[in-house]
This record gives sequence, C-alpha cells and structure tokens, in this order.
Amino acid sequence: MTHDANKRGPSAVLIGFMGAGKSTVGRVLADRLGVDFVDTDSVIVQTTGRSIPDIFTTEGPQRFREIERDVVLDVLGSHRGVVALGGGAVMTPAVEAALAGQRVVYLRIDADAGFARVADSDRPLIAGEDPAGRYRELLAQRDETYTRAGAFVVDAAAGDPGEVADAILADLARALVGERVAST
Ligand SMILES: Nc1ncnc2c1ncn2[C@@H]1O[C@H](COP(=O)(O)OP(=O)(O)OP(=O)(O)O)[C@@H](O)[C@H]1O
Ligand SMILES: O=C(O)C1=C[C@@H](O)[C@@H](O)[C@H](O)C1
Ligand SMILES: [Mg+2]
Repeated sequence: MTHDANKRGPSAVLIGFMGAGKSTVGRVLADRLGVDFVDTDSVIVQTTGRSIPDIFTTEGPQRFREIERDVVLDVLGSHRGVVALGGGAVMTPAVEAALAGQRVVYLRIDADAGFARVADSDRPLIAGEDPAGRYRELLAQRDETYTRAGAFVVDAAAGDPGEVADAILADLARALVGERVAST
C-alpha cells in the first residue's frame, strides 16, 4: 500500500509483529520528529484500567480485538504524531482499511530475533506450550497482511532502536523528496 501525501493522519504508524520494536522505536522516532507518541496498547490499558493479558484471559481474544479496533480508529482519526499499533491490530479488517493511504511503516523482524526479544515477557498469544513455535506460526500467518498494509518496510533488526528510527526517517525523507519532485 502506498501512502497518500495529501491525506491527513499521523506522522507515521508503526506496524509489525510482537518484539519488532514498535513501542520502543516509535518513541525514539517521535522524539526525533519532535511530535507526540501514542502506543495503542497503552491506550487500551489506560482506558480499561486493565492489563492486556487480563483482558485476553477474562474477556477473550475477540473482545480484545473489538476494544483494540475502537481505540486504534480513534487514535488514527485524532493523533498527528507517531503511532505504534499492537502487533495484531492490522489483522482486524476495519483497522487495515483505516490504514490505507497513511504513512504506515512495517517493522519486519524474523522469528528467531523477534522471539528472543519477547520470550521472557507477558504476551498472551505466546503464553502456554511451545511459545517459540507459536510465535513462528503467527508471524508466518501475518506477514502477508503486514506487507500489504505497509507503505514502507524497515528491517527491525538493523541496529539499536535509534538506528532503526534513523532508517525510518531516511525512508520518510526519501518519500517526501519524491512527493516534491512529483508535484513540480
Ligand atoms: N532495535 C532493537 N534492538 C534491540 N532490542 C530491541 C530493538 N527494538 C526493540 N527492542 C527490544 O525488544 C523488546 C520488544 O520491543 P517492543 O515492546 O518495542 O516491541 P513491540 O513491537 O512494541 O511488541 P508488541 O507488539 O508486543 O507491542 C523490548 O525489550 C525492546 O527493548
Ligand atoms: O500480536 C498480537 O496479537 C498482540 C501484540 C501486542 O502488541 C498486544 O496488543 C497483544 O499482546 C496482542
Ligand atoms: Mg508494543
């Protein structure tokens, strides 16, 4: 999906799988751009007053996706800074549709590197048996959607979070130059 230079929306929206670094890199990117940062997982926690694992356990994954959809659509419609989405948000069709034309950055990570980053964390979708296998399987299921939704694809393991943020900035700058050339 390419982005539409005339469409209003966030400066950048980061998507990708758990551990890609959307939350970590997004904050750095926002600092460098001098804009606010919003992480939709954090908004869900703030607005519900509950942790994400708690919502998954007590309400189930489907209800989590509904809450997530409403939060994401609200943030995309109102926030002009950098947005980090939860790893599964794009799998909701209404979210993918809302991302059309936005500056969407797919932070791509491979299964070994990504799992190593989240193995000791509290991610409900990889809780239980064979978390590494589950991680690999889910990533394989989602890669096509992430790729389709992303106007830019950036290697999430290209360096430390600052270096990944710089790679995103370089892509955004190149696109900006391309837009200016196209409009002259
Ligand atoms: N470029 C990087 N190099 C090394 N470690 C990183 C990098 N980016 C993120 N990390 C680390 O990986 C872990 C996961 O990062 P983060 O929480 O930002 O991922 P996420 O994409 O937001 O995941 P989720 O979809 O679960 O919200 C954190 O411990 C973070 O410090
Ligand atoms: O990849 C996913 O489906 C998820 C990623 C996290 O950001 C959280 O939104 C939650 O743990 C689900
Ligand atoms: Mg995150």
